[in-house]
Amino acid sequence: MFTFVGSLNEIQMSIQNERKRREALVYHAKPKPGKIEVVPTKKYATQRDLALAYSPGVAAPCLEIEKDKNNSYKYTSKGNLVAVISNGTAVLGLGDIGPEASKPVMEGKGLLFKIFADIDVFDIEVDTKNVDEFIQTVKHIAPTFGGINLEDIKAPEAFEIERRLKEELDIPVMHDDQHGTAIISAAALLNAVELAEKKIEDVKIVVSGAGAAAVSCTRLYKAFGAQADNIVMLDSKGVIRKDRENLSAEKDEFATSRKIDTLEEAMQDADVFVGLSIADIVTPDMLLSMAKNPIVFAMANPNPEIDYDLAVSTRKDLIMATGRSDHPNQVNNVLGFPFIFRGALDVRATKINEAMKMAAVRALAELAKENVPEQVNIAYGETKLGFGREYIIPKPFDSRLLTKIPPAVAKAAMESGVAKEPIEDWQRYEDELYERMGGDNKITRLLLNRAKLNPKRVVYAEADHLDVLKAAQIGHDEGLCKPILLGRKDVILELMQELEFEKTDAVEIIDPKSDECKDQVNAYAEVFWNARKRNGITLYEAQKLMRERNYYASMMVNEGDADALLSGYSRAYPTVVKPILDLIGMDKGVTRIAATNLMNTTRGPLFISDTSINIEPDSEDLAKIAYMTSRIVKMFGMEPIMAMVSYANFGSSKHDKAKKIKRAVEILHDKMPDLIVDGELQVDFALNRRMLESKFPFSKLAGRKVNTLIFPNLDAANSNYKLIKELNQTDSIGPILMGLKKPAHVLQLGASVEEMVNMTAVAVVDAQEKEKRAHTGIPH
Ligand SMILES: NC(=O)C1=CN([C@@H]2O[C@H](COP(=O)(O)OP(=O)(O)OC[C@H]3O[C@@H](n4cnc5c(N)ncnc54)[C@H](OP(=O)(O)O)[C@@H]3O)[C@@H](O)[C@H]2O)C=CC1
Ligand SMILES: CC(=O)C(=O)O
Ligand SMILES: [Mg+2]
Repeated sequence: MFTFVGSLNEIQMSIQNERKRREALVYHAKPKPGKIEVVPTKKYATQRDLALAYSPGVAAPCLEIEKDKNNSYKYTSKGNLVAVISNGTAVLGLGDIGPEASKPVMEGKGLLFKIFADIDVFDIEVDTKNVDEFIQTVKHIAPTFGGINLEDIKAPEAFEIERRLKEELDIPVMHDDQHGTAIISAAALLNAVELAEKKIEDVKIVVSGAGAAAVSCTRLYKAFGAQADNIVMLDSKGVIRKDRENLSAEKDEFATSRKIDTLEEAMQDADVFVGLSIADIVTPDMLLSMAKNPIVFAMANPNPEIDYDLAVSTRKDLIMATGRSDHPNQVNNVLGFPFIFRGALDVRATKINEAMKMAAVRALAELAKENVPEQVNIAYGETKLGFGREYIIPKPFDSRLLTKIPPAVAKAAMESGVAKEPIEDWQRYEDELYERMGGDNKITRLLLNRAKLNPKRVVYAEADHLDVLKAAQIGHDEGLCKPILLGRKDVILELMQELEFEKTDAVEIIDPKSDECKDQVNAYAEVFWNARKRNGITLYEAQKLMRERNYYASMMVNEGDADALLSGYSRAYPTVVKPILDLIGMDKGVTRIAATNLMNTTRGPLFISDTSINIEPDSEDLAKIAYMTSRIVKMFGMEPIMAMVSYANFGSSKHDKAKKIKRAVEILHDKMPDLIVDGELQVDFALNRRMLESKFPFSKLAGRKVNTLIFPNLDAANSNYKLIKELNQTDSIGPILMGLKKPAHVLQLGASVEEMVNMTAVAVVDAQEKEKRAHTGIPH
């Protein structure tokens, strides 16, 4: 017979916990043990490479560094290498579990440094609890590194270790549990206090824990205005009172003169609870005894001082944060150390000082108030994150952290005189930061910036779909465009309310099927009928067509009531292309339209044509497609370097299919000799500079990096762009329609919000270009 100990719920929880434990073990063990590895950054394929990488070539940089140690930043990885060092005495909230047992956490920090800030890490676990020995060890290995991140070392030893290393080394040293945590929680606290409609100077703060993290956090709160008299700190023995004997200097700094002993007493009427101690020491009753709109940061890891669900179900007016990633408001130093070190390394700071920490706090707090990019909503499965009780601090997967926090830290380092290599060109620095996160975003950012310079009126023909409206909202909020929202007005208004999309004068809503719109429909119908009445269209038919959103939208663009149109999110491609072709039509001199897709690949931007329109183009068509694509590549600010691809290379096959490409190249070379285009070429030769140069040095493409591939037909182009997209998880902008008289772009069925925002920018820049050409008289 079975005896159940505990409720069914408890049993389920324990099964779940056991499952998570096993999952974590498998994650760490397979496919190979651990989480990080060393990857060479230079070529090593040939004997020549090895002679450069190692003896004899390596002697040259050695001797340069011997002459001047600063050269180690030039010739080695020192400048981007941080040591994550621990002795395992305060590992998360698990306590003194020893150096070996701390290694998974240190490797984890290494992983986070790399993925969030592109900083390389060696994790080092030191087997000593002796302060002097530990300091000596770090000092002896310091020449290897550009910075030292001390981790999970218990207080009070951690204070002395950090203080002395900062004094004795000339590279940035930071004890992450102290300052990383302090920076993040201070930013979160400033925002939480604002949301609770209180003032940092007035709030009564209870700090549970008096260790490395708690002491540094509380010091920083004071630097931002928290009053010493309003703070009560507790350690494992209870409230730290002034009359307690044998207090360490750090504990004495926060001792209270209040005659209280327990957490329960301290929590009465407190506004803020900060937990940097151990799990499950706060009870619901304690929460209930706190002041109105209480702020609770239960930051002990892995389990907080009070369970998140228990806390939020106890009080509705609570602003709650934990150190964990599985609940809203993760106040964890992961938001800090990668970006603080990035900024410090980039100006070769000799220290991480108070000014740099405070700059990071302000930048983080401000970032939480800005609009959240759609990628972040997607990463966290949210519809719309925004500043509020459940979003007081940015999320770790927010790529803006990398472009906002390091510059703030670097500037503060320069202003406070600790930067050895000051930054002069901030725009360039920001670009470099973007590039660290996959430079492929650069071209997208350029496009977005260009759109913002002269935003245009973009009509979204399917604005009564949530994602389309979201894209329009971002377009509007980011200053990319003035959106015209087409669709069922009641639905649009309801969705706008849901998205908190405010209707300003720059936003127009049009429902072509409504009575309100009847006169305009009739006016457009009249124009259309006049143009087509001799082609069998009746006025009645024209009126009927104009009530259809894609006809109406195309007519708006045609008549100059909108500058560009976007459609196709919910309808099949041909349904959308037809009205565009019927009404807007082709540009002067163009005999067929085509489409290109920009792929943000790891080797850089790559345009692929024709991905959507021409099923089996002939040589003439291919030449035209190539020419139109070259114009789009230029629109993106790049010089087109184009390969006409085939299964054959330069006459290697006499088949008609290869000859078709050869002929297209001849046409292009003949009619547009300045265009850098060549072929017929296989894709690998087109994309691999070395292969091309060694085999076909005569090619116009030799020595150049191809950024455009023109495929022989729709099968090949469409399949290839989708293959790249799916296999490499590559972002794609497009299909960008080419050859139309006015800007109209067709979205992919079910396109993501991000794709639609990018297409908004394409539409706006396309409109800007067409306007420019009209004014300068340059032929279309
Ligand atoms: N969310 C985040 O980003 C971070 C969270 N943390 C978490 O904070 C905690 C402390 O870390 P750290 O400061 O590095 O460790 P330390 O070992 O330096 O400090 C631990 C502190 O907790 C105190 N403590 C232990 N039991 C209790 C109790 N029952 N009531 C009140 N205080 C108690 C200890 O008291 P005593 O002095 O008497 O020993 C000590 O002051 C850990 O859980 C850690 O995971 C740490 C850094 C970052
Ligand atoms: C997050 C962290 O550094 C800690 O809990 O120790
Ligand atoms: Mg830690």
